[in-house]
Amino acid sequence: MRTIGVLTSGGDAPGMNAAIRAVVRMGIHKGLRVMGIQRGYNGLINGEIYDMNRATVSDIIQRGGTILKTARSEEFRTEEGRKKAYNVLKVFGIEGLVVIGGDGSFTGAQKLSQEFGLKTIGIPGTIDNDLAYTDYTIGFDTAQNTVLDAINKLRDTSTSHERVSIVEVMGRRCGDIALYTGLAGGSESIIIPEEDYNFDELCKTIIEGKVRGKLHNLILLAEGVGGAEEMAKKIQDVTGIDTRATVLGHIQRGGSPSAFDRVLASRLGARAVELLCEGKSQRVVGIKDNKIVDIDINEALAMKRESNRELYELAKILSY
Ligand SMILES: Nc1ncnc2c1ncn2[C@@H]1O[C@H](COP(=O)(O)OP(=O)(O)O)[C@@H](O)[C@H]1O
Ligand SMILES: O=P(O)(O)OC[C@H]1O[C@](O)(COP(=O)(O)O)[C@@H](O)[C@@H]1O
Repeated sequence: MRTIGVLTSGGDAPGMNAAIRAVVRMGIHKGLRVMGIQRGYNGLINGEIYDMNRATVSDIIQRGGTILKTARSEEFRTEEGRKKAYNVLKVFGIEGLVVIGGDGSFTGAQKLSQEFGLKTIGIPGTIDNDLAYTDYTIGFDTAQNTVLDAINKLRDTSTSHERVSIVEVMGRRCGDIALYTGLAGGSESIIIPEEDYNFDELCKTIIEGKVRGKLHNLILLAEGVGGAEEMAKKIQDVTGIDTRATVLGHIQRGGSPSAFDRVLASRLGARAVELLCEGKSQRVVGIKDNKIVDIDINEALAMKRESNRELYELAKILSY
């Protein structure tokens, strides 16, 4: 292996830059030429590729977003698009590809390997924490802290006005952002796609809380369940308590990465390069019990993700 490429794909996530930096610097350390592919699979198809060196990744470890830019590429979902992408890789002499993204991006990498025999390694970069094979994905920790900051502020105004506050957070079909920040932010209720919830029970909890003297009521709602505005109206109608909805949106994807995300990204980026140097392919790297691990990409994508029931039950007990 002489030349490798690196790209970021899907939604951006804080810590992606730290991962790019690690791939580039470990690659150079191993004597490889490292090429940066811009705008995800779209940029690959269009040949938006440049040589990276130690300097091109300086001063980025602390920055949110991704210096390589990212995209969701429809063309790459087609066989024709992937053929174009592979031809571009051949022209640039790229023999191994590191893909930083979520399960969609991994599926794209898997197809490049299966269809053309390209060596690929995936690094989990998404705020959603929705990949079953790894305890954490890059960006999840920073997103949690961003949400927590917002929750703390919402708690102030919710308390002053004695209102119910519903906070809708990202995560696609995964409820981890809502679950972890609901626990860490001391919210009264957490509504996530992985757990059933009963609207009457929710209203009962709100009324009981008010009777017991709770000054605020925070509800963490995962976007996979969604409908914060509508839910706020319904709660207000049933409980008679003023209720407001806040949809945090893309603010959750930005910002300087936390120490945890920077360390995780650095470890995963370095390991991805080591794997390519060992001749490995179709593997994804992750973290289990604070150890960096790698598993087969097909296995990783087939794994069913289980929500952390223990945390959910704990949050319920502690919020009472
Ligand atoms: N089934 C698929 N086949 C080929 N490419 C795919 C497939 N699914 C996703 N991709 C590629 O990966 C990109 C990122 O996937 P997406 O699901 O948007 O984000 P993430 O990687 O964060 O899950 C897509 O825009 C597409 O180019
Ligand atoms: O920015 P977009 O394209 O609207 O996508 C929003 C989605 O991206 C995310 O922020 C991150 O998702 P991915 O990392 O899977 O791309 C989701 O939480 C959210 O549903």
